[in-house]
Order: sequence, then structure tokens, then C-alpha cells
Amino acid sequence: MAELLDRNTRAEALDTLKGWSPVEGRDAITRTFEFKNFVEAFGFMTKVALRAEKMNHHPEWSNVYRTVVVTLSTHDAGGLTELDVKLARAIDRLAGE
Ligand SMILES: C[C@H](O)[C@H](O)[C@H]1CNC2=NC(N)=NC(=O)C2=N1
Repeated sequence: MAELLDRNTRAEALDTLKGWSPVEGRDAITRTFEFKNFVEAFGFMTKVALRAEKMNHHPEWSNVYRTVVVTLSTHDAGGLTELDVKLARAIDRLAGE
């Protein structure tokens, strides 16, 4: 099972993961993505879903029209692990960054 990130690694990850923020009261990170329209948003979600399934690491997320809010944490570990950092980086790439 993935280990919780130590304080330094967590700070470093948040520093390099532009656009992601810590979640108040939880050991998790979140980012909101805005797309041109619903089809773009859903296409992004489809790509992320396939990548998450491949990693066996899944986001907590919501979608309203062209907005997708993604929150990452490792449930098995009870907080942030390398899996969350890896998936966040993959999500940023899939968002076209
Ligand atoms: C058995 C366990 O549920 C699975 O290994 C995976 C599924 N996807 C997951 N996703 C996330 N975010 N955290 C997990 O701990 C997790 N566990």
C-alpha cells in the first residue's frame, strides 16, 4: 500500500503542482478545471477515467456543465500519497497542460 507523503514531500508536491490546492480539513488536493463546453469537459473526464482505471487510483470529482472539480487523496492510506501526485500530473497533461 502507498505510504503517506512526509511533510517535505507534500510541500514540494504542492509547490510543483500548479493549480492544485490543499483541501481544508483533509489530507487531499483539489483543482477546478473550466472547459469551453460540456463536450470538452466530458471528453476530459473520459480520458481521466481511463487513466485512473489503468492506475487503479480514482479521483473524487464532480461536473457541472463545463466545470470539473477534481479532488485527490488515497483512501487506503487516509491521505496524500505518491499516487495522488502521479495522477494529478497525468490529469494536468490530459487537460492539455
Ligand atoms: C482496493 C482499493 O479500493 C483499490 O486498490 C483502489 C481503488 N482506487 C483508489 N483510489 C483512491 N483515490 N484511493 C484508493 O485507496 C484506491 N484504492
